[in-house]
Amino acid sequence: MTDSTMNIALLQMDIAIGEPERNFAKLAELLEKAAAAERKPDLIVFPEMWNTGYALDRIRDIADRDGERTKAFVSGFCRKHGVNVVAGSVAELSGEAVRNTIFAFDREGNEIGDYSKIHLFRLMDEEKYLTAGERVGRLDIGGVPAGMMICYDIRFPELTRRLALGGAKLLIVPAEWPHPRLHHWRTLLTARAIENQMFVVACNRVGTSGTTSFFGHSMVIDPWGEIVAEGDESERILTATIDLAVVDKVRSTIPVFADRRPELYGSEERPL
Ligand SMILES: O=C(O)CCC(=O)C(=O)O
Repeated sequence: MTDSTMNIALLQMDIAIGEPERNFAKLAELLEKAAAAERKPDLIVFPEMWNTGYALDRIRDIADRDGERTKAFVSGFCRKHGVNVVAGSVAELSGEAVRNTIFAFDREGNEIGDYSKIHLFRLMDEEKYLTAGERVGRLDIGGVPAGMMICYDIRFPELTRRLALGGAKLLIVPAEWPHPRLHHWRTLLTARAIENQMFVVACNRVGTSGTTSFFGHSMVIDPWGEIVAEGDESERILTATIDLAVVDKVRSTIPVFADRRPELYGSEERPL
């Protein structure tokens, strides 16, 4: 990270359903590749539920107990390569509950935040197997205030607005978003960026699980709604460099936050 710029790498990977061993091995390979890039990443982001995929009928048996394996693995990588990581999300077993949880780490390998998906996606039966999180996902990445959300969460504009009002300049979104809703994915992510005048960094998986196929199209979108980078449908590492100073420029050009009328429709500004 130099001045206000940040190099980002998104691991747009395929996920072997119900096979954590294969997924950890795949991730290790992609991470080493991402770290070896000429333009060294400041931040790496993984997709949603990358350890297990949606093997929900046996999720309790294969979920990562308290995220211990994920934490040890990712934190060691961060320390070795001096990079921040938002470790997608994993199926996490915590007591009796299984949550869809993001763990985030700084360049020294310290855990700097976590977030469990608060809106469970009924179309994929998440609510039958998973327990929803109970708080919003706030993060500080080397001094940059950021928010974390997972997949379906982007359909709830109030959540992004809450994070933006709490100071977030960057929104990070791991996902497993399938066909045929590419139009929704691109439109919702772009809208979240434009209406909140923030960067959106979204990492989606590719590949097929049963009859569901995932289209990738991971995206980095700037606060003006311009697409800085977008993946295709193949497994790849998508990279982008963003300049966070653009957030303040856009916010002062069209002062949406100053022009709000929360007394008429709620969404008060308050610390997270
Ligand atoms: O909202 C959608 O269309 C997709 C959401 C989803 O697949 C998820 O949250 O896992």
